[in-house]
Amino acid sequence: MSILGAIEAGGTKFVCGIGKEDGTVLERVSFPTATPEETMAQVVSFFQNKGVEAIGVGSFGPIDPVKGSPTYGRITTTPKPHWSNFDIVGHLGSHFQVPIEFDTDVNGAALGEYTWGAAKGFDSCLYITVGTGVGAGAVVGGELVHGLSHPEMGHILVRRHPEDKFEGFCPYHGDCLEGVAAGPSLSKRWGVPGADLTPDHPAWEMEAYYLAQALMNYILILSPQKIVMGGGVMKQLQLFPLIHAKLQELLNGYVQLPAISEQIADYIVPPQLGDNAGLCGALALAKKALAAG
Ligand SMILES: Nc1ncnc2c1ncn2[C@@H]1O[C@H](COP(=O)(O)OP(=O)(O)OP(=O)(O)O)[C@@H](O)[C@H]1O
Ligand SMILES: [Zn+2]
Repeated sequence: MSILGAIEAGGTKFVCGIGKEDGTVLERVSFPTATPEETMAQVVSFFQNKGVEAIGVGSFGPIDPVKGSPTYGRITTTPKPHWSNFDIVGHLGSHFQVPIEFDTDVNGAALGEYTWGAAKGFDSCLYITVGTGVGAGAVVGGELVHGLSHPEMGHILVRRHPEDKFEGFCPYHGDCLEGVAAGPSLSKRWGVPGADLTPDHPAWEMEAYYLAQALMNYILILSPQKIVMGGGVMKQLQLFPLIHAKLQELLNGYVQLPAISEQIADYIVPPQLGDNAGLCGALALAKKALAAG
């Protein structure tokens, strides 16, 4: 079995790993995201002499994942200092002459759960992360969803909760989904980090109200066969039943499928790959690179 390289390129930290085509992770390291020069030097030294036959990169964005585009392989307009327009694929390619697959972290995670995790055996799935930001990736008909670029499903518009006085923190849209539901919105709205709010705090009902609206929109547009919800905020497992109930209330019987009625607890689930969802996502991208040659 081939040895694959996986890079989960996050805005806060990079996780690099060595794995196999069956999804096994053999080795992993993590370091804080510094300047591209410093960080990429650590990445290159980790993979040196490991004999990787392909590399997958699941990256924070926005990125250009469209092959053939003049800016393919770059992190594009990020406000993160020094990383804007950084050619991550070009840099890796100058050190390792192997196929490289580059996509968003959430598209990677969707592919990982589809290949080895909660969505194994299905044709489609959606992966949403609720962390420092909100993002989602999707597999439809066995393929990752791309278009002009990649979807930006974290920034959709949602109806305001009637009791929510918080203006939202998205620098572009204020109260888009990310602006009202990502981890920092919890601490800004309630004065304490989400991890310190008790499970019965009203924050969770409000959080579920926003996330259920997002899921309703994704279901109506993409009709995914499985929805996987990860990221720091989703460690609050009490959110799952709240989201299930809100979603059913919002759909109001319009989409009548077992997945959305009696089987909803199996339809909207935490990542089966657990805390390895991101790294396994990058590994799935490496597997794709290997297959494409
Ligand atoms: N147990 C928890 N309960 C609620 N919120 C949490 C919990 N753990 C982390 N968070 C929140 O999640 C956010 C961090 O998300 P995560 O751990 O997914 O990291 P990240 O990878 O930086 O996020 P992103 O995926 O957006 O890049 C922070 O805002 C933090 O307050
Ligand atoms: Zn936004």
